[in-house]
Amino acid sequence: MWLKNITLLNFKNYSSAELRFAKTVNAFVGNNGAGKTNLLDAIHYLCLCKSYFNPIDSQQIKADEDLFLIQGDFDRQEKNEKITCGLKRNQKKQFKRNKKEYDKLAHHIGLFPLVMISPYDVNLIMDGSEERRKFIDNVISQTDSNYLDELIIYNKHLLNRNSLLKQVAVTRKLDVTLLQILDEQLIVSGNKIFEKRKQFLLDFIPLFNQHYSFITEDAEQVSLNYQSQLNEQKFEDLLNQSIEKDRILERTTTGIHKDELLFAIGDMPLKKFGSQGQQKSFLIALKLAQYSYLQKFRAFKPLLLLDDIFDKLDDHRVRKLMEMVSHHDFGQIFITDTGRERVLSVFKEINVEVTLFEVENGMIKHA
Ligand SMILES: Nc1ncnc2c1ncn2[C@@H]1O[C@H](COP(=O)(O)OP(=O)(O)OP(=O)(O)O)[C@@H](O)[C@H]1O
Repeated sequence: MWLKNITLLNFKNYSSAELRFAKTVNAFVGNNGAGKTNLLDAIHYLCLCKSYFNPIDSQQIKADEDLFLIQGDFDRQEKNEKITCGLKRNQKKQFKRNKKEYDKLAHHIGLFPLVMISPYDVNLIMDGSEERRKFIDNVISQTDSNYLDELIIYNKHLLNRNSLLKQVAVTRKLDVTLLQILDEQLIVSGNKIFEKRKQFLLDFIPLFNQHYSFITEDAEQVSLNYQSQLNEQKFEDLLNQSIEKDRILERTTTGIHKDELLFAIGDMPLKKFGSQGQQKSFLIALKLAQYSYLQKFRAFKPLLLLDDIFDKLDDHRVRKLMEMVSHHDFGQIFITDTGRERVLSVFKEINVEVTLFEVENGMIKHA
C-alpha cells in the first residue's frame, strides 16, 4: 500500500498544495516552522482520521479560514482508493472512501495502517503509565477490532464499581450482592484484556529486541517488560484483598488499568538513566517493532513517517536506521529534516534514491 498523491486546502499553514509522491523514500526539507511536520500530519489524518499531535480538529484549519480539505489517492491491493476528508468549523468531519461517506470513522481505521516516529514520542518514556498503556492499546486495536470494544466495556464496569465505592463512603452501607455482580463483570472483561496484552507482548518484545540491537549494534542492553498485577494473582483474589483499601480510597486499586510497561537500560529505569540518544534509539525500536507487528498481523506494509529522526542520533545510528528502512522489509517512507544536504548525503551513502520536497512557509517546491 502506498500514497500516490495528496492535495491540501487550508490545512494548518498550507493555503493549497499538491504533491505527487514516490513509492519509496520521500523527504520534506526546510527550516524550522516551514510546515514539514504538517505534511506528515496531513498524511496521518488521511489514514487515521485525526492529527498525531493535536486532538482538537478545528485547530487543523488554517487560521482565519472556515474549512480544510485533504484528499489523497492510495494504491491498495492494486486498486486506486481515493480518500477525502473535510472539516468545516463547528461541523462534524466528513470522511469519504471513493466518494462514499463512511457511516462510522472506525470503519476507516486500520485500512491504511501507518506508523509515525516523532520527537513527541518521548512522552512515552517521560509521562505516566497511562501513555504506555495507550501505546499497547493502540497497536492491538489496529489489528483486533474486538479489543477496543472490550476496553470500553472494562472502563464502563470500572466506572460503575467506583461509583458504588463512592456511594458506600456516603451511606456507610455496602451492598455486597451488587459488589459481587460488578466484580464478576469486571473480572470477565479484565481477564480478556490481560490475556490479549500478554499475548501481544509475547509477540512484540522479540521484534523490539531485534530492532534495538540492529540499530545500536548491541551497544547497550535494554529491556521491555510487561508488568501486571494479574501476572501475580487471580483478578478475583486481588479484588477481594483490596476491598478495604478500595473503600477508603473510594476507587478500584487493582486491575489491568494499573498495568505498566517497564523500560530499562541495564537494570535501571530508562527515564532516569538513558541518554537522549539512547532514549531516542529505544523509541525508534519501539515504533519499528509496531511496524513489524502491524505488517505481520495485517496483509500489507504500513506507511512509515519519520519526523526529525536525525536529531540526537549519532551518524552511525542514522546510517544503520536508514539502511534498514530503505533496504529491508519497509514500504513507502516519509522523512522530515532541516538539512537538505544531510538527507542527500545519508541516502547517497547507502545508495538509495530519495524524492526531495523543499518546504518554505507553507509552500512546496519539488526539488
Ligand atoms: N491552523 C493553523 N493555521 C496556520 N498556521 C498553522 C496552523 N497550525 C500550525 N500552523 C503553523 O505551522 C508551522 C509549524 O509547522 P511544522 O510543525 O510543520 O514545522 P516544521 O517544518 O516541521 O518545523 P520544525 O523543523 O521546527 O519541526 C508554525 O509556524 C505554525 O504556526
